[in-house]
Order: sequence, then C-alpha cells, then structure tokens
Amino acid sequence: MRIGVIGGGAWGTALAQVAASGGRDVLLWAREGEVVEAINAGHQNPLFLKDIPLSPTIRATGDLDELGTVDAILVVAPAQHVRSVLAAAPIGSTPLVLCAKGIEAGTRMLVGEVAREICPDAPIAVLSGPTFAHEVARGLPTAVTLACEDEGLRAALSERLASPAFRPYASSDVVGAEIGGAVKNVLAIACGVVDGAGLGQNARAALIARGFAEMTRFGLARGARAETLAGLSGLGDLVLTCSSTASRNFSLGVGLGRGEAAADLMADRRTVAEGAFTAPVLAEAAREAGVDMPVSEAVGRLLRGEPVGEVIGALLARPLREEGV
Ligand SMILES: NC(=O)C1=CN([C@@H]2O[C@H](COP(=O)(O)OP(=O)(O)OC[C@H]3O[C@@H](n4cnc5c(N)ncnc54)[C@H](O)[C@@H]3O)[C@@H](O)[C@H]2O)C=CC1
Ligand SMILES: O=C(CO)COP(=O)(O)O
Repeated sequence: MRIGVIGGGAWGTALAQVAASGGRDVLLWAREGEVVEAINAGHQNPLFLKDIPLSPTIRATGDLDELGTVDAILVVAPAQHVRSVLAAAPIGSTPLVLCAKGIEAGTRMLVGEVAREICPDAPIAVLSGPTFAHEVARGLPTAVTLACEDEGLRAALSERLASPAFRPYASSDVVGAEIGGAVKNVLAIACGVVDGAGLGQNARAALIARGFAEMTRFGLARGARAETLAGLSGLGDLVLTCSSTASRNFSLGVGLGRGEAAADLMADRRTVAEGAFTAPVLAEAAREAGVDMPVSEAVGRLLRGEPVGEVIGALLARPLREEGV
C-alpha cells in the first residue's frame, strides 16, 4: 500500500515518518515550497518539525495531482482547510485517513462529514489519539485509535502503519474518534487558562474530569460510543494536552489566563491551535444538540475577549448539580 500525505505541518511530517518506517516510499504534499525543498534536499522540515532527521524515502511535492498514484491518503491539513485541499486533489475512490482534529466553522460538520461530501466515493478512516508530533517523529512509543467502518480496510491500514513504537487500536466508531480529538483541543485551552491564571492543580484536575463529562454528553448526542470517548482519542488525548505546554492549545490558554488578548496570541502564528477555531462552532453545535457544555462555552467567551476573572467567576457560580454525565 503506497501512502500519500496531504499536509506538511508537524503532524503530516511525523505521520509521513511513521509510514516510511522500514524504508517504504511515501509521497507528502506540502503547501509551502520551502518545506518541499527542505524535505527533498535535506530530509528535514525546519519550518514545522525542527531538528528531526526524516527518512530519505519521504518525497515531497507541491503538486496535489501527484497524489493520483497512491493507494491511501493521510489527510493532515488543519480542519478548516480540509474541504479546500480535498476539493483540489484527485481523490476518486482512494481511501482517506483523516487526521485533523476539529469541526468546520459555518457548516458545523466533523471532518469525516466534510470528506464524505467532497469525496463521496472514498472510504473514510479516522486516526486520532495522544500524539505529540515531535515524539512520534522521534520514534517514541505512541498508541492511537484507528477508526473505520470497513473491517478489511481498518485491518489493512493498521497493519500498514503499525510498528513496535506506533500501535493503532482498531475501532468502528468513526464519529467517536473524531469528537474526542475535536473537543479535547477546546478543553486543553481551558486547562491552560487555569495554569496561566494560577488557579492550581486541583482546578486543573476538576476541569479535566468535568470537561470529559461534557465531551461525553456531546459525543453521545452525536452518536459516539462511550468507550471510544474513554479511549485513546478522547480521554487519552485530553490528559496529554491538558497537562503540557508542548500543546499549542494549552499554551494559548496559558496566555489567555494571564490576561493576554486572544487576537495578539493568534496573530502571526504559523502553527495551528485548532481549539480556537473549534470553540465557537462547538458551542453552536452543542446548543443545537441541546447539550450543556459550560467549559467549552467559557473558552469561547475568553476567545471573544471577555475578561478572564469574569468568565472564571461565572463558571464557578453555576448552580450545584449531581455528578455524572
Ligand atoms: N502537531 C501535533 O502534534 C498534532 C496535530 N494534529 C492535528 O493535525 C492537523 C494539522 O496540524 P499540524 O500538522 O500540527 O499543523 P502545523 O501547525 O504544524 O502547521 C500548520 C499547517 O497548516 C497548513 N495550512 C495553513 N494554511 C493552509 C491553507 N490555507 N490550506 C491548507 N493548509 C494550510 C500549513 O501548510 C501547515 O501544514 C491539525 O488538525 C492538528 O490538530 C493531530 C495530532 C497531533
Ligand atoms: O493533538 C495533539 C496531540 O495529540 C497536539 O496538540 P496541540 O494541537 O494542542 O499541540
């Protein structure tokens, strides 16, 4: 199975490295000419994944049409750009493995729904989990959820991507795998706020637990299975990104918690903090589904520029309630 990758950011590059293990050929499409050149000439991606030597069997291209020859494509563009890159690529019936974590603004569609609309003949899988790109690219042990309704394709993709350091766990719950990854980014911003505002570790643990409850409420309302949300792509990724400044979402939250303006924190960023785009659309989708998501709502208010003290005060002043989902 010859693998193509759409997206030469940190995660696309790390996944190309995974797919190239054992010296297999991989074709990576990158939007930036300098990334294409650096990968082909020097086997590195200094823009998005500095100081990590890449496999020489990864070849980069700036021409999406070249992906017409591969057997499966890992789609690793940011969620808000998946629609435009898929529309421009020769997908046909080539299987797509969706690796972006987010919900499309405007349509409120999960990335899988976008892919089905643009590429109706392409089988869909989702790869998601606790996966800092720089660790994966260095070959450190990592486990992911690989979700696909077609059992045969799921097994073939798992086998193709697996190595002792990269363990896909199979699932048929595509929606569940997507929702975990999209919602955890918003909750990671919230945990960063706790850190930046100096609210302590009890508060962070409380946010992870109550955040997981709201992820579960939303997921169940959208047809996800509870065990998927409690697995690698939900709780696993939530724990990772709510605990480390290596998370771009967590780091954005730290700035917000210190009282810095969202616009300043987002200006001139080359890398993506998906939660900032997901938070407003998640709040809309939750209201539409009749699901209460107070932590995600609070993140949306902070991103709109409301003062951090007021937003935290309002969250803590909510009526007491029963625990549970
Ligand atoms: N970095 C990580 O550790 C992980 C990232 N992800 C997810 O992977 C997805 C991609 O993130 P990264 O690779 O980290 O990106 P990145 O932050 O390293 O780089 C930004 C990416 O956005 C692309 N981009 C910017 N404007 C674009 C446009 N108009 N059209 C198409 N592409 C555009 C750039 O070419 C580049 O590939 C995101 O959904 C992210 O949540 C998932 C797991 C781990
Ligand atoms: O999704 C990720 C790890 O699983 C990366 O997290 P950030 O996008 O917050 O850096």
